[in-house]
Formats: sequence, structure tokens, C-alpha cells
Amino acid sequence: MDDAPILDVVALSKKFGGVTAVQDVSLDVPRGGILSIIGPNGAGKTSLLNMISGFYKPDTGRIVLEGKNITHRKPSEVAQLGVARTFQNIALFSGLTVLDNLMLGRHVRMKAGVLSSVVYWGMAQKEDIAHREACEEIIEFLKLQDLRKLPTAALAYGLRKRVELGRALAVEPKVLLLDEPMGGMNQDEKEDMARYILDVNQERGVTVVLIEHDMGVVMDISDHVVVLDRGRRIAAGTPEKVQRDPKVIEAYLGTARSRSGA
Ligand SMILES: Nc1ncnc2c1ncn2[C@@H]1O[C@H](COP(=O)(O)OP(=O)(O)OP(=O)(O)O)[C@@H](O)[C@H]1O
Repeated sequence: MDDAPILDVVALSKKFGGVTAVQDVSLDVPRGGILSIIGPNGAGKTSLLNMISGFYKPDTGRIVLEGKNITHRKPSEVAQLGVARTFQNIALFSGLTVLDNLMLGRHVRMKAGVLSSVVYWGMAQKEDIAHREACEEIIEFLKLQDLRKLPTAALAYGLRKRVELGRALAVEPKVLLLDEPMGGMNQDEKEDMARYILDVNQERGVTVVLIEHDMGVVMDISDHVVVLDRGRRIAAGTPEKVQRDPKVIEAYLGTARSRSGA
């Protein structure tokens, strides 16, 4: 049973008007690993992630999490079932502190609603303390202790990306979907983030699905790589195998050629 993929994506397709963003894409996400989705710009990577996390409804196909069909679930339900995500453009509340952003990320784990908080004040307070402790633990894990009371707007870009990772971890995910977590970072920030992703995977046992353009990082930290090009899956396998695949080389060269106008 443990060999069964934690997440199964089966023949997903999505069109936007005349544009086919994703066409008949299937992939298995093995439990406990780091799987990267790569491909040239516009290949359909974010659209695929948006479907898995419930933000886009697929036209056809299905998404199965630990044997449960989650294809038509809302994003909050998908999060509750254990799939958290980060966004390409940081999605934090910039006026709120680091700690409060994490607490908001945690709301899918909170049982006490507004009414029960009024009726069972003590119970809600106990729950709040437990959630705060969980968030403080994540803050320590990500070495954000000194910044916990600062509004995220006051933080440097790389740190905001780290808080975004913390917000997703606050969901206590089984599967973490990361959309370009190193986008726009300098080399030092990228190395830090790569280390945190490895720690999330190895120390916290979270399965990671990563979209990333930096090939060095992808090849370094991934156990599996899936390559998309123009909405289709063109290759999959270990980083070494995928790197040598002529279809993959052609997809990237083709994009470079069309960009340079050759
Ligand atoms: N909400 C949308 N409305 C219309 N078209 C969309 C939408 N989302 C994606 N697309 C189109 O679908 C195609 C795939 O886009 P997507 O963002 O999934 O690719 P990507 O591989 O993530 O690209 P990038 O690496 O540039 O982020 C593109 O042609 C894009 O313009």
C-alpha cells in the first residue's frame, strides 16, 4: 500500500477559449519524494498545479489523493484533505505579521467556528493556543523567530518567499505544491530555499511537487521530473534520464530559437 502514489493525476485537460493549456496529462506522485514539473514558458505547469489545488476545474480527467477522488473539490477542501500550495506571486497579507499570516494559513485546521467560539469560549481559546504553538514551531523551523512580529511588507523578497512556505506548512500538508519558490531570488536565497525544501521533505515527511525554472536546483533536489511542453507531457523519469532526453532538449532549444527569432 505504501508503494501506491500519494497523488494520481489522470488524463487532465484544460482549455481557455481557443488555448489548450493542458492536454491529456497524467502523472503519479510517489509518496515521500520531491517531484519537479518543468517545461518552457506557457507549457501548462501552473495550470496543472491550479487544477490539482482546486483553483481551476479540469475539462476532463481526474485527480486522486490517497485513493480519494478530489477532482471537483474547492481549494479550501483540497487544503483540508492535505494538499497545500504556494503561489508564483507571493500571496501574503502584507499588513499582517509573519505569525498572523501563518495563523491564517492554519484556518483550514481550525474546528471552532465563530458561533462555537461564543458558546464554548474556553474550548476555542485552548484550540487557539494549540494553533499558535504549531505556527511558532514552523517559525522556528524556518528560522524566522526574530521577524515573527513584523508585517510581511517589511521583509526582503527572499524572506517573504520563506513566509509563504511557512503559510503553506501551517496547513500541515501531506503534499506541498510549490510554484516557482525560487523565482526572482539571488543565488544565496535560492540555496537557502532549496535547503528548506529538502528539510520539509526529509524531516517533516512532506511529499513535494515543485515547479521551478532553475535547472541546477531541479536536478539537485528532485527524485523525479516530469516535463511539459505546449500542454503535453513529453518526458518523465529521474533527473539524469530527463536531462538526456532529446525531446526535452528540443523543447528547450525550440523555445530559445523562437525567442531569438531564429
Ligand atoms: N486563466 C487563464 N486564462 C487564459 N489563459 C490561460 C489562463 N491560465 C493559463 N492560460 C494559458 O495557458 C497556457 C499555459 O499557461 P501556464 O501558466 O499554465 O504555463 P506555465 O508552464 O506555468 O508557464 P510559466 O513558466 O510562464 O509560468 C498559456 O498559453 C497561458 O496563456
